[in-house]
Amino acid sequence: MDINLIGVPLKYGCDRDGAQLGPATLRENGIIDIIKKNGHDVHDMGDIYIPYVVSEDKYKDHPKMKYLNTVAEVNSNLANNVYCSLKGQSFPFIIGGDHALGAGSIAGASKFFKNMAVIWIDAHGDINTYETSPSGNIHGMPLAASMNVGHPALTNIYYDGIKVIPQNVYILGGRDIDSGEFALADELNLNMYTMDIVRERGLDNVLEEIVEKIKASNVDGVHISFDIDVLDSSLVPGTGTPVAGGFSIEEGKEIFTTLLGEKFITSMDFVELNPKIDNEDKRTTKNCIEMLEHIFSTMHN
Ligand SMILES: NC(=[NH2+])NCCC[C@H](N)C(=O)O
Ligand SMILES: [Mn+2]
Ligand SMILES: [Mn+2]
Repeated sequence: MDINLIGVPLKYGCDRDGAQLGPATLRENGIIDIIKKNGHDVHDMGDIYIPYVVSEDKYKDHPKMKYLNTVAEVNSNLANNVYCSLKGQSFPFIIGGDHALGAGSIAGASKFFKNMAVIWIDAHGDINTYETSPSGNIHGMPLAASMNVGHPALTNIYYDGIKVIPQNVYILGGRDIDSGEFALADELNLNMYTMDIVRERGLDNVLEEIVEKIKASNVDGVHISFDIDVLDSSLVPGTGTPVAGGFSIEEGKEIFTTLLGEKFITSMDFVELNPKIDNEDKRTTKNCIEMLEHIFSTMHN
């Protein structure tokens, strides 16, 4: 596989210092070599430029969304990188940075594909709007924006309007979902596989159902957005919003074995590593690297 590695050192979507260090930390810990040694050709596109904004200005653009214009602008630039990568027949692999970048990845990929699916693997739904968000952090809103729900500054990233239709959205591993998010998921009838559902029905069965639904939906592209906080909080202390009751490393690997085994995945995000709040033994970075080793060894060449 030809892979375009795109770094997005973004922290303004989570408003937590350290999230911007994710791309550099993954590079220092050998992500390029991992991709290469698994037989892929990797093109490091470097990092998307992130303008500096002082924290006093976080609500300057909107009273209920932090750093709105900066997050939107970064996402627009990311979207164009993703689109151009796909045009050049490379697989865009986006490393964060916080999860607000998902809006840009999806915007870029959805411009290339006619009818795209998104698999959002996350302890959270990230389908808040400024009206339902408990935090004002835009990393809790990108998936809503991609479905054309929320503020125009976010729903009109890269091009105006809807990027992915709700029927093509799959949320896996959710266990910290806000009430407004549950309401939207109901209203849009989203394919939401919460951790409760996974535990009740079994991960294999849930993955099988997702695969079958995607195959039956005749989509021409599938984007995976992987938030590392879907893993259990004990495995990822170095992420901004860890949640107990998550997947083990083995389960995380099973998800990719199944999904990448289908050969329908066309782009992917890997987000929310915050090396600054990792523990002494760098457990989060190590677990990220272990996941990445698995991802690139499973991805077909
Ligand atoms: N990408 C993430 N880690 N998102 C966490 C979102 C947390 C919470 N639901 C919020 O809207 O603020
Ligand atoms: Mn997320
Ligand atoms: Mn999350």
